[in-house]
Amino acid sequence: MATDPGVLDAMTPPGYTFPTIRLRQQQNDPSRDPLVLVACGSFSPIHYVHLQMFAMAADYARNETNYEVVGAYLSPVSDAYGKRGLARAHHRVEMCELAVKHARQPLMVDPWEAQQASYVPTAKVLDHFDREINQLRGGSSGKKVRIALLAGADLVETFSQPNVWALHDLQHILGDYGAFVVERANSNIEQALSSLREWRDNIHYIPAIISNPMSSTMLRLLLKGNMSIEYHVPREVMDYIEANGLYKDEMVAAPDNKKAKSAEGSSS
Ligand SMILES: Nc1ncnc2c1ncn2[C@@H]1O[C@H](COP(=O)(O)OP(=O)(O)OP(=O)(O)O)[C@@H](O)[C@H]1O
Ligand SMILES: O=C(O)c1ccc[n+]([C@@H]2O[C@H](COP(=O)([O-])O)[C@@H](O)[C@H]2O)c1
Repeated sequence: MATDPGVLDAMTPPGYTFPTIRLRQQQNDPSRDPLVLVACGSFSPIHYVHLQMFAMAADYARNETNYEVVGAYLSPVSDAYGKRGLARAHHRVEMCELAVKHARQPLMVDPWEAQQASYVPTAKVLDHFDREINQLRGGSSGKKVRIALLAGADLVETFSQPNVWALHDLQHILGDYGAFVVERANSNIEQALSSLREWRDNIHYIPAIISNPMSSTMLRLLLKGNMSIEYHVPREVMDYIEANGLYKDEMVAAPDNKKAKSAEGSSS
């Protein structure tokens, strides 16, 4: 069930404005259905495969569906997520901002989720995008925009793990929004998708022509070992990590948080 608009409005952080700089409120091809992709995650740090996911999804949407991507967002999770080893949310937002600076995709960073004091489930994050884009701005070209989650196959595998996602949230995410799922090395996507058959019409699986086993965990390990992450992340992100001394030690203390625990367990 969708979150009450009053609840979402009350969650607006002080000084926050929804990023619209690259959001196309008029479509290039009005015969298509407008689509906004939202990738939720830690992005600690953001790497090139995170960015490539958007390019792959845009290709897929253009070639295999009747959607036109009119906007795309990174939504870094807040510090309340509590996953061990992550940089603070404000640093992760800043690194994402640096990473999207030269993007050709209509890619933006929304700090709304990152700035929340309490953990926000992904279903509610998508409701926030629906509120901002469809309810408050009237969609794109006067049409309701399809908001969809963009995720790697490993995240979708967690959908069927016990005690990670609430069933009503999965129903809302996959039934009312939908997901674009990018292949990820070592994920058993067939098994994951077979337990999500009920929502198969709303799940678009994107095979990777060039798959890359990159993960932020591996980058954090390289940095901890005083090794270079050059060519895995944009130069500006690498400079930011160095300038702020990130990932030398454990960054965020993990509160007793069920999401964080399951996230640590599934960490790549
Ligand atoms: N190499 C990859 N291939 C496909 N999808 C990926 C890849 N790396 C990250 N993703 C996807 O990007 C989204 C955000 O991921 P996240 O921030 O957890 O990155 P990560 O590299 O998996 O980080 P960590 O190692 O800290 O878990 C998730 O949906 C995840 O599945
Ligand atoms: O909404 C939920 O119940 C939920 C359960 C597990 C994970 N998530 C989201 O999935 C993302 C996982 O990111 P990561 O870096 O831990 O792989 C992050 O954005 C979480 O908020 C969300």
